[in-house]
Formats: sequence, structure tokens, C-alpha cells
Amino acid sequence: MSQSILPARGRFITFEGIDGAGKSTHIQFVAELIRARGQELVSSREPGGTPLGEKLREMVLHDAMHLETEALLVFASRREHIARVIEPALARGAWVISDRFTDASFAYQGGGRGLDLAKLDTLANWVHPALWPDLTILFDVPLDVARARLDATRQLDRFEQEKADFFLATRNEYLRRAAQEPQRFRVIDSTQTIEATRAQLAEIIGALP
Ligand SMILES: Nc1ncnc2c1ncn2[C@@H]1O[C@H](COP(=O)(O)OP(=O)(O)O)[C@@H](O)[C@H]1O
Ligand SMILES: Cc1cn([C@H]2C[C@H](O)[C@@H](COP(=O)(O)OP(=O)(O)O)O2)c(=O)[nH]c1=O
Repeated sequence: MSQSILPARGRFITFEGIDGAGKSTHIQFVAELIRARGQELVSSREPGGTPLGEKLREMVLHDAMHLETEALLVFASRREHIARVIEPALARGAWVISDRFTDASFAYQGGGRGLDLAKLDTLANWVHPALWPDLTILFDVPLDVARARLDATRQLDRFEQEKADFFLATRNEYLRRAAQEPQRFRVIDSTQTIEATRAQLAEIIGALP
């Protein structure tokens, strides 16, 4: 009798940080490192990652709404993303990198907006009871550095227009979560040069089994 052999499950890696921390600058570099290992790679983002998720992203980034509506919409986008992109890819052995995931909901909706963290726990346990990233890379910078980088480059969305105390609380919640789960998080000092960050990322990805 022939026995089917399931492919080894892929790895799930997420990127986090306050706006302007330098996340987008480095994601393509990490994607290339992973492809160089010969892995199939799916590169995605949240909110978004699916056609419906991208519509939800537009709303979340540009329309004013109640903070609980905002939380529900980012988790609605996530539910779709997990079902249509993340789980199928991991199941066939591909690696998945996502520009943000649930830690962003804790940091922005919880830390930044002040939504009860217990409600976010409930949503996370509902939407992905058994799925967490294998690795989360947190790009950390002080607010003034992030703000200077943002001002230099782009049209600001609804989050990027928030005040300093919002980002202070967002950054603190990211750091609190990183301290709570040191085995999942790698915190990168994103005030260092792009080259130094790349070297650190190469080390982190190279060390993955
Ligand atoms: N280590 C760094 N040193 C100096 N500038 C950086 C660094 N990392 C990113 N930047 C610049 O800061 C700006 C914002 O970076 P970006 O990657 O878009 O941030 P994020 O995706 O975290 O919001 C970009 O213009 C980028 O070139
Ligand atoms: C995934 C997620 C993102 N966000 C916010 C954080 C960011 O400000 C925004 C997404 O923007 P971001 O990922 O920074 O994209 P860009 O680099 O194109 O600006 O959405 C939440 O508030 N909650 C979430 O759960």
C-alpha cells in the first residue's frame, strides 16, 4: 500500500514596528535571503493580502470609525488572509512572510487606541487559535527617528497622522510583547544603518533551521 508523505510545514515570519521604523525597506531583502535558501516564498501584508482584505485595508487606513470597528475589520482581513493565503502556503511547505500580523492589533488598537487587551485576546483566540508566527522581527526606533523618516517620504494615512503619545503607547506595547515572548521575537535596533540591519537580518534568517 502506498503511503502519502506530507510536505514539512513552512515557516511563518512577520515584520512589525511603528510607522517609519524601516520595516518596508528590509522586507524585500529578507524575501531574497529566504529564496536563496531554495524555499518557495509567499510575501504578503496586513491589513490586506487578499482581494477582500485589500478593500478592508483601504477602509481601515482612510475612513474614520469606532475603535472596535477598526479592531473587527483588521481581524476580518486576517481571517481571510489566513484561510486563503497563509494556511494553504504553510501546508504545502512554502514559507510565508507578512508585513504585520496580530501583534500590530495589540500595538495599535490596544496600545495606541487603548482597546481592552482582553478583547484582542478573544479575537486572536477566535480567528487563529493555533497559529502564531514562528518568528517576529520587530524594527524598533524612538518616535522622533520614525517621525523624521515619515515626514521625509510620504503622504500620511490615518495612523501615520496620529500624535506622539499614540506612537509611544504603540511602541511600548510592541516592546512589552517582545519581552513576554523572547523566543518568538527578534528586536532590531532600527536606528543603526541599513547595512548593519541587513547584516543582522542575514544572521537571523541564516540561523533558522
Ligand atoms: N536604518 C535606516 N537608516 C536611515 N533611513 C532609513 C533606515 N531604514 C529606513 N530608512 C528610511 O526611512 C523611511 C521609512 O522607512 P520604511 O521602511 O518605509 O518604514 P516603515 O515601512 O517601517 O513605515 C524610508 O525613506 C527609508 O529609506
Ligand atoms: C495589521 C494591522 C495594521 N494596522 C495599521 C498599522 C499601520 O499604520 C497600517 C498599515 O500600514 P503599514 O503596514 O505601515 O503600510 P505602509 O508602509 O504602506 O504605510 O495599519 C493596525 O492598526 N492594526 C493591525 O492589526
